[in-house]
Amino acid sequence: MTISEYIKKVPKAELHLHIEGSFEPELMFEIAQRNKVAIPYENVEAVKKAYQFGNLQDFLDIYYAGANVLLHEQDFYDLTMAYFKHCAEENIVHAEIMFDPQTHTKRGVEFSTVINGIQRAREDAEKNHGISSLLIMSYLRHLTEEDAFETLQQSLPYKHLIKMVGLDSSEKGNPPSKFQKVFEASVKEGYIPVAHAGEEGPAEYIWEALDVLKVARIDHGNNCLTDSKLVERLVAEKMALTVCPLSNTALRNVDDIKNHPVKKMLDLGLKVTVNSDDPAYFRGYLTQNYLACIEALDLSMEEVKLLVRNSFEYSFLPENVKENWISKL
Ligand SMILES: Nc1ncnc2[nH]cnc12
Ligand SMILES: [Zn+2]
Repeated sequence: MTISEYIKKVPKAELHLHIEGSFEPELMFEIAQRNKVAIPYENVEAVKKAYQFGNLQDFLDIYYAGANVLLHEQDFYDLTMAYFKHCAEENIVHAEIMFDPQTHTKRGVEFSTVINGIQRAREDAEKNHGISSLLIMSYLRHLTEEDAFETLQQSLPYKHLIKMVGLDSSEKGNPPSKFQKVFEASVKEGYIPVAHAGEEGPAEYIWEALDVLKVARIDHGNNCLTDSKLVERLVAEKMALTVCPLSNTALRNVDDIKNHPVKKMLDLGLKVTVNSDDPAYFRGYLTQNYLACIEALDLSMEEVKLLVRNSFEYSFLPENVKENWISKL
């Protein structure tokens, strides 16, 4: 079996996926029409053309605009179910999914509307496709900590449905330390902390995510490579990084996939996983991210197997479930 055939068929987990970033233009148009919400594009082709980004903020502006059409529980169900259908096609058997409540509550959509739609899709995906999932409630870092506290409060009736809290949106100028108190409060409520760090921001933000937010996993983390002491620590602590190759090239954090550091990160002993981030915007779901790296970086079968194994090992699945999947690789 070739490496490409292997990665298409093998059971995989995805640990870094924004559900709002899986919003395909076709579904966006369908929901916009259903909800009678105007969108600034004439057709699906025009939307796809607009997906050219110079940096993270360029992308975020378009990503938040796209989410504006999501109003009802059924919209969140359809969005989430569309992602799970991709999972079923690619043999993604477990997904740890981020959602951004503030993107919706800021527009007057209730927290309950968002989570009930997502939850119903999770249940159907488990029942109909055998796909397990966990939810990461992500705070938007361009907003205030007080705002994040409000979101934490709104989440409490649904605590049993949410496993982790995360931190995303505009990184530069919004260091992890801005959210120290709300992360402490979130951990007290039983949520596991993770955070985007070192995507566009400096290595210093990764130190803060570790020392101040006490995260159990780093989302992206690429910029650790500028700081050898930090790399040493991440390796020593077996701290997983959820790396997103096609996101990095789409947002110009890496100039060419041929220069992507994922192989180097593996060589250094970092606990790397491969993920899609916002697949509808970056033109590639999980398998495509693996294939791009296999082709451009000439990854070996051993390296690819390690990446897949890491996707289960550094998930937040129960240990026995992890082991069961790993035994099948
Ligand atoms: N790649 C990314 N970085 C930060 N925030 C995000 N929200 C959705 N995708 C993101
Ligand atoms: Zn992300």
